[in-house]
Amino acid sequence: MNDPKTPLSEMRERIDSIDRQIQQLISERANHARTVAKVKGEGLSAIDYYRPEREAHVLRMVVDRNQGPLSDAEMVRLFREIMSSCLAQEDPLKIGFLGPEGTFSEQAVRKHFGHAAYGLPLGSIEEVFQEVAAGHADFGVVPVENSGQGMIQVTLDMFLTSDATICGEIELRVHQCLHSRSGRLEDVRRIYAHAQSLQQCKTWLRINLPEVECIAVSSNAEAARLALHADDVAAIAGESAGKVYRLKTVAQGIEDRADNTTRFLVIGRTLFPPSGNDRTSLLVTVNDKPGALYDVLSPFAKHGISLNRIESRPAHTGKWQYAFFIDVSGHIDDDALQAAVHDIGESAASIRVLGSYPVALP
Ligand SMILES: O=C(O)C(=O)C[C@]1(C(=O)O)C=C[C@@H](O)C=C1
Repeated sequence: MNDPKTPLSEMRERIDSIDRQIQQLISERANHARTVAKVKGEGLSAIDYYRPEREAHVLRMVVDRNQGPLSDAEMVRLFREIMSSCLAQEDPLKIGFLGPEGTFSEQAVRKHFGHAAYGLPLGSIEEVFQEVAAGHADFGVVPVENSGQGMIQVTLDMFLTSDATICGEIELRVHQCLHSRSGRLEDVRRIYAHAQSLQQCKTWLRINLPEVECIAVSSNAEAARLALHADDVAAIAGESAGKVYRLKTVAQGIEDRADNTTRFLVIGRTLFPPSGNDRTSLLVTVNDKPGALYDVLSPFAKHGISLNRIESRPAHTGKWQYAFFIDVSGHIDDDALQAAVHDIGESAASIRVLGSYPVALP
């Protein structure tokens, strides 16, 4: 047995004492959050207590204070979980996402809302929009862009036909793994994965498994589920999908680009106040006339607004009419952005504010 006063046991006593303090402070914090909730009103739904702009502000302070040794992302994750539990004391938020369990969309849900939120796995991106519109989910999380593959058009097109608002953005580093029942590379004859994941791992597959048949399926988690049924089948999916379906990992980090990142949007039914570091998404449709795009973009320069992103899609309102998805820095409550939106409205066929939301945290 260890002497109770060895350096190891002393250090553990210090850790125990710190844990007691942390636990006491977490309980104190949770009590304060309850009091804040009471001020907002008794017996409301989870969504009425939720304040994304305040959460973003709290987490930015965490990043500003962080001096290591834990990374900013780790600190943010820990505090996100504390806030998630504080909020769920009232009633957990219900979040729809592209299921089944184990998808990167589910990881994005957990990164943004923590583990105390209730995750609702749904069959398609369209269904996520529908369930949010119907009020069956408080918010939805949908992929919108991958750093290597570009925009996810199904998601953009859903904004053309729905009233969904954008309440947040999440950036998730995507690490792909190859999973199978046996865990042996030499057994693999067929690979299932979502089409995007097959694209993201093209080079690795060409070098390591050139003869193998690759089959696109509806999600990586579905691929993992299929890999359960035969020894010569493997699935490309994230680490968590491999765990959910109890598969062995054949290889990890098989994505071609080391910075492979997917950006997700949080969709909802309302707009939220400024957090201090926000982005605004606009949907603009233009008439087919000379200088139409210039008329849309020049007000941003005139009012000193940074353009982050612009993407065009057929507008669905008539042949050769285009809708532009435009992301800019700032919140729609800012005077400069109000003035720019007013100017664009003078020339465009239509302009809609999809949402103003906190810029993604680490
Ligand atoms: O500040 C609030 O409005 C709170 O309800 C507290 C709190 C928190 O735990 O810090 C909890 C939930 C909200 O989404 C934002 C913040």
